[in-house]
This record gives sequence, C-alpha cells and structure tokens, in this order.
Amino acid sequence: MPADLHFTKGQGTGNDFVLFTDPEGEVDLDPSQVAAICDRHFGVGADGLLRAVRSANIDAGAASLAEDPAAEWFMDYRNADGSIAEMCGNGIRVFARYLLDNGLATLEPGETLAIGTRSGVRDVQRNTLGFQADLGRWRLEGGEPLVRAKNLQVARPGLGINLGNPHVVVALADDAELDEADLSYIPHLEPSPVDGANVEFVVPSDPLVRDGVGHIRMRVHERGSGETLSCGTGAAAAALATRHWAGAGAPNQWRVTVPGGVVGVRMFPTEDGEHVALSGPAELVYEGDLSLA
Ligand SMILES: N[C@@H](CCC[C@H](N)C(=O)O)C(=O)O
Repeated sequence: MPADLHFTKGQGTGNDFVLFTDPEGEVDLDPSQVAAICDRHFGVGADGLLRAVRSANIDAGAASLAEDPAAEWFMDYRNADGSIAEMCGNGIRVFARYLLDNGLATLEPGETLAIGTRSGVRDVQRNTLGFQADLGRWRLEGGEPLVRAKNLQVARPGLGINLGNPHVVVALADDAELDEADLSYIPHLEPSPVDGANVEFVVPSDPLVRDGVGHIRMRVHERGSGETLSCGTGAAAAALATRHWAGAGAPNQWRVTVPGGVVGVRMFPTEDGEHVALSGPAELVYEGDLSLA
C-alpha cells in the first residue's frame, strides 16, 4: 500500500467523487479510509470514491471480462461511508471522463466504451449532454414499502426499482412538499429492504409531457452517502416509476431536474428486454495528493 495517493476530484450534476488509478489492484482501501477521504470537513470531501482498476486485477472483474472482454477497466465504487455499491450512474460518466482525460481509454463519437461494474458491464458513449451510459435491464421489486421522511406527516407508498442497485421512489404532491422534505436523515422504510435502498422523492412537472418528453423533479437520499445533489441511477428509477404510474401512452424519454442540474433518461427495447440509458455531464475539477497514513 503506498503512503500517498494521487487523486482527481470529479462531478456529474453535483454528485461528486474522488477518483484514482490502481491498475494492478494494490490499493484496496478499507471502509474507514474511504470514509475519511470522503469526509467534507476532515478529508477531500465527496459523495463517493471511484477506483480505476484493471478488470483482470480485481475479483469482481472476472465476471465483467467474461461478459465482455473489452471491459478492460473496472469501476470499483464506494459510498461516502465506505460501503460498496453495485453501480453509480453519475459516477460511471465521470469515470469515463477520467479514463479518457488520463489516456487510459479512447472514445470517438459513435464508439462505445465498456466499463466493468459490480452490476455488470456498462456501455458508455459520448452524446450532446456529455456522456450516455446504458444502465442495462431494470426490474420492478415486489411490494410497496411505506416511506416516511422526517417531516412528512403521512407515510407514502414507494415503488421499488432495481437498476443493479436498489431504489425506492416516492411521489410527493407538489414542488413545495419536495422543497420542504427534510432528507438530512435516512428515510424510514417499512418493510425495510435487506440491503437498504436509495430513496428518491419525485414531483411530476405540469404538464408532465412536453414535446414527447416527460419532465419531473427529484431529490434523493442515497444509501451510504445521505442527501446528494444528484443520483443517476436514482433519476432513471424516478423516470421509470413515473412512467409506470402514468400508464399507457407515457413517454420513453425523460428530463429529470435534480438540485445539481438536469439529466436525461431514455428507455429502449433490446433483445434481452428493455434497457434504460442515462445522459448527463461529467467534469474533472481538480487533482491533488493525499496521505494514507
Ligand atoms: N450516486 C450514484 C449511486 C451511488 C450508489 C448508491 N448510493 C447505492 O448505495 O446504491 C448514482 O449516480 O447512481
């Protein structure tokens, strides 16, 4: 384990990450080290940490290489509290930007960059919003957990949606209720999903659909990171839930406004079922060195 770590700070719609390259898989940080780096007062500060490790050099990468040998790089994602998550939609765009800007991969317009994750290989392309990531197949979870945020008077039914990582989406009445929701603590879910869940609070725009595109606003409390300015897989879950609630004729193209900006969500058929894609910006903000001592 090295004494110092060269890192880059990046963000996608305000969801921010510490990134570093560990090609050989030698820098396996423990949860307390990750939490210390992500601490906003005593560390660099971030919603999560992304380690770029060659798929061949991390146990979880074997499945990625079996799925697609082109997935040379694996996104080892950690939440701010040090816990492992299967997937990160904003993170994978920032990860792609990081690989490209550091000469670790190339991606011409029209080409696809395959990236290994714990929820399978994810394909990233450039597009007008920055990058688009195919988040793969999604599924509805059974049951409707009741969700209560701190200052919501009445518990609301949530819709469980799995995008590789778990989400519960809750519809609120209007913008005022969304703005006033206190997401500073973990929303109470009943029953509580075994692996926890990211909880998205969503309000449809009025009108919901403009020029064939659905519009919603969302705030999120992320498992392992607390309230963040954006969650990419959460935005996809929120669009999927709203389409589900809207019923027949609802669009397959969505704009999701989050506190940190706007992301695009698109549902499309494939041979192995419907996939959902997430589009949005990805920027690298600064670089530095930190001590692991
Ligand atoms: N911010 C991410 C999701 C990160 C993982 C999540 N907190 C979890 O535990 O599943 C995104 O943009 O998707």
